[in-house]
Amino acid sequence: MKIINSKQIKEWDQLTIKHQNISSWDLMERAVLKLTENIVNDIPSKAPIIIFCGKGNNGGDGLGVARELEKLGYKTLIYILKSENYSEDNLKNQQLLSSNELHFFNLNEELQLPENSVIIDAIFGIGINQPLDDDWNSIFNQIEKSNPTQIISIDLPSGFIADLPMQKYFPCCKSNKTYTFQVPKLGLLFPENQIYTDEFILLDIGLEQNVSNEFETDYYFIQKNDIQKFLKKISKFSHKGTFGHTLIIGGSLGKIGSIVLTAKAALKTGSGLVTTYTPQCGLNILQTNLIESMSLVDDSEKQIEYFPEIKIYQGVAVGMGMGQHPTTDANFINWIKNQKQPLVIDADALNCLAKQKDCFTLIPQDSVLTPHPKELQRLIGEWENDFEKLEKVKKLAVFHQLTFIIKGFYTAVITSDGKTYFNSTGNWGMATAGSGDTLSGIIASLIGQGYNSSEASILGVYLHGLAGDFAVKKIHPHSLIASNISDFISEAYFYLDSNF
Ligand SMILES: NC(=O)C1=CN([C@@H]2O[C@H](COP(=O)(O)OP(=O)(O)OC[C@H]3O[C@@H](n4cnc5c(N)ncnc54)[C@H](OP(=O)(O)O)[C@@H]3O)[C@@H](O)[C@H]2O)[C@@H](O)CC1
Ligand SMILES: Nc1ncnc2c1ncn2[C@@H]1O[C@H](COP(=O)(O)OP(=O)(O)O)[C@@H](O)[C@H]1O
Ligand SMILES: [K+]
Repeated sequence: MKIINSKQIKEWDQLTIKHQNISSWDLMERAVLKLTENIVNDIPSKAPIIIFCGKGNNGGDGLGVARELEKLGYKTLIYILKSENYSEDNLKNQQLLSSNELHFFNLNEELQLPENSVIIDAIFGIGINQPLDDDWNSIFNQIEKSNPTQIISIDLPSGFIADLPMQKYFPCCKSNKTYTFQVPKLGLLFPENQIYTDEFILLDIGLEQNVSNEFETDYYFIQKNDIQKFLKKISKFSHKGTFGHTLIIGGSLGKIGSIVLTAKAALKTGSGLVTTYTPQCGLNILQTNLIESMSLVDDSEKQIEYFPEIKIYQGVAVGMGMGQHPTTDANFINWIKNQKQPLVIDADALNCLAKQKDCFTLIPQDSVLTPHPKELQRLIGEWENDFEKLEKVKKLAVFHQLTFIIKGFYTAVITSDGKTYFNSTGNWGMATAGSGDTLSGIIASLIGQGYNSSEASILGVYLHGLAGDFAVKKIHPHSLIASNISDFISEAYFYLDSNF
């Protein structure tokens, strides 16, 4: 699914109106009904509801929801911004409510808000592209002080600018949940913006799919149907050679577990063969814990000192649990300089590279780098905000022909053609030791199975998160450990095979 900016969404609204031969009011009514259908599941029937409405179409949505909720027997209190220029559909919705139900407010007003209400925030949506005036803080503070049981935003938390960096001092109505129309808004996917809403839920209001090709973007949100499009068909004549031979290089004394996790993930993702390369201390652990994998060992007991020849392998991951012994570091750099085939580079291999000047010139083209935020910062330095972070990484990905995976919630895959794919699967239970090692094994395995680096990264990140989502249906997120993720890759594949 494409992620487009606010201006493009407005064009999409207009094109939908034209192509579907409907009015702007009809489209708003669709939005209102979808919103109401979902909101009623969020609120206990007796809960007092306060709906804050602005003067544009976001406010129009709020007024429409008020009308529908009242029809269903909910008690609502409606506050609407005093204005001289309401949008047409906003006014029409006002007229459908009796005037004594509407409380018009000014920004400097003391409102008498009942405590413990559900607040519906329909003041601003995608219609703003600059910060609200500071005067709005008084309204948002009063909302917060009224101790609402929950705040539900329509389309965006009011004051949130979807396509530009937010500053902490910009006034914004922070909410528990946001129902956003049709497509995710870019800013909602950034970790730095998690303070504005706890979650967003997509509402399909039937914008015309046939015209969505017209919108150019470098950003995508990856869901099941996107993944299904590029899953490879499997021939019944396949043999283990068809599914590639994956090599996992890493581990050091006390950190061999990371290699067990990576190798297990590679096997569970479908590698035909998996070989590990560790220091000697890894041999017994690997052969005892993962009998399906084969082990090669370095001459050294505690850390890798000589890196292996990799030409015979189709997928290679390096760095997990590798440590940063000076000999390992120096020999890794000498080794990687001479490699030609794409690598999945993780953990200490990234830390080692980060110590080198112009480190990206040392990496073979089409490699995949999988940094968590701290590793990324070591590699590219500081960033002002998440927009700038993405731009910095995009430039590097294009210039050096690499794929970067910035891990976290909504993990971002930035490919060598400058596109960014945000992942939609995964949960906080996966914030556990070794979860990233598992991801590296999955991606190396997919490269070994013939996916290119971008496809393997997008699919790998999605599968990893999906396996984690299946895992937390059976295991509490607090108790989820990294090896559980691999145990549920099979469920993830079953889900991708299915058509529901
Ligand atoms: N058919 C459709 O299109 C559908 C649209 N839908 C809904 O419409 C929403 C978009 O509606 P919208 O375009 O009216 O914008 P909205 O967010 O209500 O705000 C506009 C108001 O804000 C004002 N304003 C702007 N900047 C400001 C600032 N910095 N500080 C203060 N004020 C500022 C601006 O004032 P102006 O500058 O024009 O005087 C204007 O009055 C969208 O998010 C979705 O909820 C759905 O119903 C689906 C169908
Ligand atoms: N809150 C979260 N939601 C979804 N996925 C998460 C969350 N926290 C971590 N993850 C995932 O878990 C993995 C953690 O990777 P990493 O930090 O490298 O772990 P480790 O180094 O312990 O293996 C990443 O794939 C990341 O996307
Ligand atoms: K809103």
